[in-house]
Amino acid sequence: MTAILTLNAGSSSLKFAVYGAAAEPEILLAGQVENLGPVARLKLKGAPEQEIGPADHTTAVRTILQAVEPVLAGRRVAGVGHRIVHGGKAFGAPVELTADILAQLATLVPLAPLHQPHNLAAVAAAQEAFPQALQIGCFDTAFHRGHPFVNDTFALPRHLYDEGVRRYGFHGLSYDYVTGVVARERPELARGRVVIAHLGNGASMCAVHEGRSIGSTMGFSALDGLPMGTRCGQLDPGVLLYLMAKGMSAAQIEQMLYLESGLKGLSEISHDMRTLLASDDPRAAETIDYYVFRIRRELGAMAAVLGGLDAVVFCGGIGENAAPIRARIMEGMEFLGLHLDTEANDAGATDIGLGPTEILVIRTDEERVIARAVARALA
Ligand SMILES: Nc1ncnc2c1ncn2[C@@H]1O[C@H](COP(=O)(O)OP(=O)(O)O)[C@@H](O)[C@H]1O
Ligand SMILES: CC(=O)OP(=O)(O)O
Ligand SMILES: [Mg+2]
Repeated sequence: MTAILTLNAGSSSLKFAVYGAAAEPEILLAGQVENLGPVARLKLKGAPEQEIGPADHTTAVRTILQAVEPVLAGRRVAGVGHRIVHGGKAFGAPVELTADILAQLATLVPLAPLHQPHNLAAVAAAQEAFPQALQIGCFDTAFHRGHPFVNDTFALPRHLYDEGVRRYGFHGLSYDYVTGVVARERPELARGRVVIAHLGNGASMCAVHEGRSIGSTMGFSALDGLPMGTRCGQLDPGVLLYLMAKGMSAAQIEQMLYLESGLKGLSEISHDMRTLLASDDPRAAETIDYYVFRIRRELGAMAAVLGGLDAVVFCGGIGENAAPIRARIMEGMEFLGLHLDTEANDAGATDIGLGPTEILVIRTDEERVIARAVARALA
């Protein structure tokens, strides 16, 4: 018997899953090490969460390899699938992670410093633990590779575009999964105009037409677009010039934009939406106002790009769980055909719209998209 392991290193968590190898892989165990930092937690599906003390991505991989051992008993890990956040210009589909390809992917580290190094470290750890297994990389950027030039470029000197200074878009594994669920469960929407809001610790929105990305809020790096847990989202580049003129180094600016901004930076309270929603501090309320404002603005922009709207889908930790945020986003959106069913929204239902435009909540599953790619590679 063989198994597939998936590793998904996000900015604040390391998610994993073990599957029995089959064309539609059968889940055996899933979980994550979350809240990476001084007090990380290990969560295994169906078990109480455990505090595991300080953990970075490397410790988290070790914890996960221990946690999956009992489930693997008697099974050989035939393939390990990795979420690789950045595939650059070159990678539009899953690939086997050979030494040559890993070297190419390492050159993209500066474009996704919060993710790419951890993704590649997870590959090294998995190669060591399962030297016989096929290692497959699945890219967050791949879903957007066919998007139109106008969403791919900036209005900068053209040689920079040729060099790869482009809008890549991310969260593609999540969009791939959600688009698949929509096509299967709502075939009438499969050819429609859908906006997917992936609202997790990282966040982006994607305009999907006939199942393909035609616009995304994330750009060259995972900083652009919506404000996130600790990332700033869209920013006037003049601010960067101002910070540089003040004497901040590139490394200091990177630290600020990736780790000290977003919900955390603006509220000065927390990066976690749960904490902000529970707080009566006016800074928490202002931060939520800004978060909601930015999402509403992008929703309008995407509806315009799509030439109308057939559905909005929420996913990611906040999109799936925070009913009050979904309600705030939908306030006054009737001009787009969006009428929230408040009861269904509060009850955590999948279908939370009263029509004519659908409003759906779909629990995303990046791991399954990765596992399917590994299964295809093994076949
Ligand atoms: N019930 C909830 N209410 C509000 N926010 C929530 C809730 N549950 C989770 N979240 C938010 O979801 C975020 C994690 O989202 P997730 O998609 O798992 O993150 P990652 O980007 O690390 O994959 C947390 O930081 C938290 O803010
Ligand atoms: C690309 C990105 O922002 O990923 P995550 O949401 O996992 O941090
Ligand atoms: Mg995520």
